[in-house]
Amino acid sequence: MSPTRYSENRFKVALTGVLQAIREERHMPFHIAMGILMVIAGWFFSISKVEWLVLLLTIALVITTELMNTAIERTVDLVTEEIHPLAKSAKDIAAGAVIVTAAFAVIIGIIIFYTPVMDWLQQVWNR
Ligand SMILES: Nc1ncnc2c1ncn2[C@@H]1O[C@H](COP(=O)(O)OP(=O)(O)OP(=O)(O)O)[C@@H](O)[C@H]1O
Repeated sequence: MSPTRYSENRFKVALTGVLQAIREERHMPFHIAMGILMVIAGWFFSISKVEWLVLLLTIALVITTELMNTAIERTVDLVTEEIHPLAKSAKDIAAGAVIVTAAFAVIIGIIIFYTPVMDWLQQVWNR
């Protein structure tokens, strides 16, 4: 594909890549479902503007890291179908990046939602 043609279709090919990863990567539906759940929780608990910024950035980071992990997995598979320690290392490190961002996302979720959830539970309990 020529560079001009590529740049014309840039948005379309990028979107196709995202949709393909959503369809084909088994963890992606989980990340998206959790993201949607967090947005609903943010709306329900009326979180602050700064909390929205952190929450949306965190969701974007987890999904982006999963997309990069998928791209690395496919690149490794393109380079070699043989068992190789570097192929293992590349895939394991890429998977590690997803685990790190997901773990921090859980911590951020707890920091944002712990107090409003506890307050809400107390209100429900006292009714
Ligand atoms: N060519 C290879 N050589 C050595 N080890 C490999 C190779 N391909 C995969 N592995 C090992 O198998 C693991 C799983 O690789 P695979 O390509 O199946 O990823 P996956 O299960 O699709 O990952 P995900 O869970 O993110 O979807 C890798 O993390 C790596 O440890």
